[in-house]
Amino acid sequence: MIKKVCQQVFKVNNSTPNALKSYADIPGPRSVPLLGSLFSLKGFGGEYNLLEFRDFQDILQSHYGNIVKWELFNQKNVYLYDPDLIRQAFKTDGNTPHRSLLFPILKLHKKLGIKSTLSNSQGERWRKLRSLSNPCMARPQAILSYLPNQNQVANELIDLIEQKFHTTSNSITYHKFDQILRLLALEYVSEIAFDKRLYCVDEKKRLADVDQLVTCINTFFIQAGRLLFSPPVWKYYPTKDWVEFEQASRYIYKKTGEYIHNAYEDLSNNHGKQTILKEFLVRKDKHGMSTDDVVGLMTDFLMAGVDTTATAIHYLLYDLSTNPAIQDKLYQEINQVVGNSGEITEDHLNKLKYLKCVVKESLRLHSSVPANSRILTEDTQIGDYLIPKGVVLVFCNSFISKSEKYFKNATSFNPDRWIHEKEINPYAVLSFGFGARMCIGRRIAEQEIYLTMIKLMQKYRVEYIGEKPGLKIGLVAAPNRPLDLNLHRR
Ligand code: HEM
Repeated sequence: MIKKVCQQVFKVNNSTPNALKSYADIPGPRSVPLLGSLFSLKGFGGEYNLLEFRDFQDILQSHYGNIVKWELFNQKNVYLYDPDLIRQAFKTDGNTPHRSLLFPILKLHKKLGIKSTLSNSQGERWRKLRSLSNPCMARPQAILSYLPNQNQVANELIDLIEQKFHTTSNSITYHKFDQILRLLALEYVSEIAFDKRLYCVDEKKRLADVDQLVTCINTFFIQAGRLLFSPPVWKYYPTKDWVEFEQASRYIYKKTGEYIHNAYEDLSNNHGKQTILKEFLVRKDKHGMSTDDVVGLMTDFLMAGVDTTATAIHYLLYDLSTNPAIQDKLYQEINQVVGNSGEITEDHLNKLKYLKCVVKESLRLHSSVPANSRILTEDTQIGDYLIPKGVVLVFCNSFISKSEKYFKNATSFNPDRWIHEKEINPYAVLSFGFGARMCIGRRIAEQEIYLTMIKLMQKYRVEYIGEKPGLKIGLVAAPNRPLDLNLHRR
């Protein structure tokens, strides 16, 4: 009888034979009222270092298993390290999935008087912003229509590199290529978003403030991560990290505001070309949105689309350099399908199967977003536990995607494993998240990555110089070393 009532009241899995355990039964570090597990943190008498977030997740798993409770102040988190538990968690997503909000960004928005954007809103507001954005940001046909513009941007990258070659030499060393990748990612996304060229990868035409803008976006991600993963002193006192975060953010909002404003002014002169900005402005009223909301959305895309994509390409170049046989195999495929063609088409992309395996494998090994989350909006069964509404479920993607349990020789770079993708548990690699709230820029990012890799591989054999990179602290898990490359003309 009790079990039947439970099944009706809560989201309970019918197959569970025994009574459910409670949230309090979930293993985890000792927690005290109000402070939670503060005394388990380094600097407070404990051993855990939240700033080393990936290691923190892994150590927590090794101490407590695949479902772990972690409380800090009034926030209750449950870390999940098993794809089947994550599958159960996503079942609760519904029409308006709630992802845990990034508190430093919330404070910043409040201070600067900015309304919540897509990545930082919940409920009905999120649903409206998302349904305004989905048709131009997520539909495959819409993304393919951006291909000609993206081709143009990728060609500019090659022109930039070619200028570095001396007439007599067939190899060059390119230092800090990661900065070029961030500029490239900004150009891709701004070109698509509002048909406004910033000429980020053209040294002669590049707008003066673009270098500072990408540096500020990078600082924004690093400091947002540092603030998020440290005790929230910054909520009450402007710490050094907070000051750097706020300064970088102010610059980003000022500059992107200017670009969007200019693009807005130019809309009537853009030769009828369809841009995301134009699309949003036409449809905003139908979705109950204002011009300010549209500006917020565009800024969100510009920011979310730079360090994420640049980091993914950074790791890809590293993986291909350190696995020359795989780089050769990829080149063979590109050569066969695309040859020397300068214009990459939908047909080419459809045929480049190995390229897609290479990209998936690199994202598996180095998920640039190391964990994702959902906030439970009702009491829910996860595994053997009944977890109350309001708890944050944290999905430990980077742990699972490198686990021998789900991937043979898990730490080796083996794109061939994706040839039999159906055999891979779909919840074991969630580089772009899942469901209605998954990354809205996924297809745009993938297309940018494919194009960049095709153009680079067509022209050069890449060779990484330097030591194996470690991880930089931040919202995006990026390498802690600059990308220095030797590029050899083919
Ligand atoms: C390799 C590149 C990228 C990776 C790995 C990545 C990863 C992610 C992940 C894991 C999420 C959370 C999804 C979830 O909660 O289920 C997300 C959300 C988001 N991403 Fe990306 N992303 C990338 C590129 C981009 C690009 C290029 C853009 C914009 C053009 C973008 C815009 C966003 C936005 C706006 C959200 C919030 C969506 C929402 O809350 O509805 N991302 N991304």
